[in-house]
Amino acid sequence: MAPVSLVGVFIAIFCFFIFHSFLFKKPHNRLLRNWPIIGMLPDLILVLHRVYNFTVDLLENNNLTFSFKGPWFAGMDMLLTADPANIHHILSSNFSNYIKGPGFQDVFDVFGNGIITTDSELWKNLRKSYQAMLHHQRFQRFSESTLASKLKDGLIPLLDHFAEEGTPVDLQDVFGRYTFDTVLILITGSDPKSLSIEMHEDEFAKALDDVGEGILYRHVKPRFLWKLHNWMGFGHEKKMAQANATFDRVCAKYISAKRDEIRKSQGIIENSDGESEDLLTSFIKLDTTMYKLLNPRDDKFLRDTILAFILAGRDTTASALTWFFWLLSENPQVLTTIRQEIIHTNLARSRDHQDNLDKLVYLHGALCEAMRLYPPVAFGRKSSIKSDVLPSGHVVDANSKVIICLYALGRMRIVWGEDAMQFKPERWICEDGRLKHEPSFKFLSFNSGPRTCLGKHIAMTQMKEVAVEILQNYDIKVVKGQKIEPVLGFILSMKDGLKITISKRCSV
Ligand code: HEM
Repeated sequence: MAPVSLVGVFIAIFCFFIFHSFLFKKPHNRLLRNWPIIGMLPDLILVLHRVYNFTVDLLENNNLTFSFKGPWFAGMDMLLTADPANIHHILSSNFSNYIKGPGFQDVFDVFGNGIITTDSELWKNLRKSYQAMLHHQRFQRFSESTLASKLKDGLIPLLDHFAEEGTPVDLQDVFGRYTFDTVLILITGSDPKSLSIEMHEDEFAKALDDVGEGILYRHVKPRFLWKLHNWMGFGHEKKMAQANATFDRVCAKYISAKRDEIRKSQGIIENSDGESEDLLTSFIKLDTTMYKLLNPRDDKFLRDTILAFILAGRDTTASALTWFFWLLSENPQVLTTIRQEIIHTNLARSRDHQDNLDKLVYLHGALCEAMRLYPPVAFGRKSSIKSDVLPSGHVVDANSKVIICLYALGRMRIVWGEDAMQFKPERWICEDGRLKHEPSFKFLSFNSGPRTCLGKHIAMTQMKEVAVEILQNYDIKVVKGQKIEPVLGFILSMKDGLKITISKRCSV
C-alpha cells in the first residue's frame, strides 16, 4: 500500500501546485486565467456583466489582440482584436478569407439568407441589388419623404405630448419606435405606427427584441447546449421559435399585400418612373437576369430580405441617438456649441436640404464621437477559411473565429490618444474647420471594406434631422439617479433605457 499512498500524495501535491498557480497567481497581465479543460470560460462568465469595459482593459494590456481559449471541444476558442492593422487586413485586404461562416448563420438562423447572414455569390448578388435600389432616384425620393413625414407627423407630436404632460419618458424606447416605423416603411411601404401616443406594443418589434436576446445567449452558451434547448423548446430558445413564427406570419402579410398592390396597379407602376418606391416593390420587380441567385417569386427570399433590412436599420440608429443625447446631457458645452452651429446655418427645408445638413460639421463630429465611444454594433464576428497570419503576427487557423471588438477599438489610447475615453467632437474637426477623415478600419462603427454599411447615409441624415429638430425646439433633462450602462446584446443599447423629461423651448 505504501507505494500507492506515495503516488497519491505526489498527485495531490501536483494538483495543489497546478490549482494554486491558477487560483492565486496574477494571470500575467492577461486578465483571464486559462484553466485545464474548461479554459477561460469561468473567468469570462465572471466578467460578462461588464464585458465591454473588460475587453478595453484586456486588449489594451495585450497589444490590442488576445487569444481566448474556451472549454475543450466546445468550439468557443476565438481571437479578439481591436488592432486597426488586423481589422484592415480582415475586412479589406484579405476579405475573401474572412466570412460570416456557418457558425454565424447557425446562431442567426431566424434571419435566414438575408444580406447580413450570407456570404459568397449570394451575398454579392444581394449587395449589388441593394446598391442599385438604394441609389435609385425612386428610392431616394421615397426615403427623403419617409424620414421627413415620420419626423413631422410621428416624432414631433409625440414629443409635444410628453412635453405637455411633463411625465418622464424612455427616450430609447421612443427612438426605437421611430426607427422601427421608418425602416419598416422603407422596406415594405407599410407604417406599423408604433410611434403613437398610445405607445402600443408591436408584435413584430417585440419578436425582434426576443430574438436579439436569444442570439446573445447563443453566443455565450456552448453550441450543444443551446441546440439542446432549441430541440426541447426551452427558455430563450422557446421565445426564439415563437418570434420566428411571428416573423413568418407578419412578413407573409406584407408580401401578399404588396403582390396584390403591384398586380392591381401594374399599368400605373410600369409607367411611374417619377414615382417613389419602397424596397419590397423593387425586389418583387427585380430583373433576375442580372441577379441570378435571387428569386423574388419565392416568399421566403422576400421574408429574409425584409428581416435583414429591419435588423440592420432599426436598433442601430436608435442606439446611436440614445447615447448621443445622453452624452450631450453630460457635456453641456458640446450641446451649446451644436445649438450655435444650428443657429448660424440656414436649415430651411429646400432643394439644398442635404447640403445644409452637411454644413453641420460640429454636429457630424459629435455624432461620430458618440458612435466611437458607443458603437451600435459593438462586436463583429468573422470566420477564417484558410489559415493566415495577421499583421500583428498572430496566427489564425483555418475555420477559426475572430471577434472584432469595436467598443474596445473606440477606446484604445494607442489608436485615439490619451484622451480616448473623453467625449470630444473637436477631434473630428481640422484646424481649417472642415471635417477630419478617419479611416473606416479605425472608426469602424459603419464597418469597413466590401461589407460597409449600406444605410450609412440614411442613418446619418436621419440622426442629424432628429438632433436638429430636438435641439432647436426642446430641452431634455435626464432623470437623476439612473444607472446608465450598456446591455449585453447584439446591439449596444442602454440596459434600462434612458428616462428623460422634455419641455418646449421658446427659442434656440
Ligand atoms: C447608426 C446606424 C447604423 C450603424 C452604426 C450601422 C452599422 C452597420 C455595421 C457595423 C454593419 C456590418 C454588420 C456585419 O457585417 O455584421 C452594417 C451593415 C449593414 N447595414 Fe448598417 N448601420 C446603421 C444603420 C443602417 C440603416 C439605417 C440601414 C438601412 C436603411 C442599414 C443597412 C445595412 C445593411 C443592408 C448592411 C449589410 C451590408 C453587407 O453585409 O453587405 N444600416 N451596418
